[in-house]
Amino acid sequence: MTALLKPSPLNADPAGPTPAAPAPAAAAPLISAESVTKRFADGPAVLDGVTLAIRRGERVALLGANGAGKSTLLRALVGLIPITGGAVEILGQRFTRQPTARQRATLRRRLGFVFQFHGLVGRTSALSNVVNGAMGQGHGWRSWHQSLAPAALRDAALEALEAVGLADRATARADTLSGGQSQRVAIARAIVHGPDLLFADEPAASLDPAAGLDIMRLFTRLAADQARTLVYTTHDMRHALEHADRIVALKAGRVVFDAAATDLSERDLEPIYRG
Ligand SMILES: Nc1ncnc2c1ncn2[C@@H]1O[C@H](COP(=O)(O)OP(=O)(O)OP(=O)(O)O)[C@@H](O)[C@H]1O
Repeated sequence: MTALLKPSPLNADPAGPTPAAPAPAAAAPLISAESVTKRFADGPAVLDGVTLAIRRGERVALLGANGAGKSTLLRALVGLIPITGGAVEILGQRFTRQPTARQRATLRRRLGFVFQFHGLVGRTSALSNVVNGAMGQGHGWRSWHQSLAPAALRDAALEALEAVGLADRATARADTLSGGQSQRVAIARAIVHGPDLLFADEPAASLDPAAGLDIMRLFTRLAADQARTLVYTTHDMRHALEHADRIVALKAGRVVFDAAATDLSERDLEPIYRG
């Protein structure tokens, strides 16, 4: 590995990389994409024959230049957008164009998704935002106030806030939280129902370097604690190298690199990002 990719003493993570949860050797993949293509309307293929298998407990960073198709792939894998060709199997649910309503409900129960912008409801408490996640029904009127939520849901939401280190801010209005704290609430919202699988689309991109690193450490810990599978996109090489055990790189909608994080060299990176 080259100097560029080695963490310098200035940016080295003192906690060191967290070992990935071991994946059973013969286990079927938790996620598989078979020749997945995606076009928006009559546009060019944004995903162009993506084939990929991710096993339980793996932590996978998706890399690639702007527009390479990373977010589109994340959304396609979880059925948030319909695919144009190929097939996806995720958490035992196989679909071609898009998941059925029943499959969608199963996926919602078993996976958590964190976006770059946390999307919290600012004028309600951190706790209410997490409770809304647990109810899986958006921001319906019943869940606008935490006192209306069933006790079990509030307990689960508090536990999730505890897991992200924010139990003491549970009653704070979301719009009074810092960017890093807001992202923690978004993560609590994504894990409150105990998902097997966590997806995150540039979860640290809008945060300062310290807050971003905290968020990545949190993801790593949450994944390791429960042997959860973690798939995230990032433009930060350090976040990829230190918090994933596998790197998948896309270029113009195709997989151009797929190997252990320790195998990524500067020579691999150059063509990934070259125009
Ligand atoms: N809803 C949409 N309608 C039309 N084109 C879209 C849509 N969403 C994404 N695209 C196009 O798909 C391509 C891939 O976008 P995508 O967001 O997946 O890339 P990315 O690798 O995540 O990029 P970035 O790192 O900038 O977030 C881009 O050309 C983008 O303009």
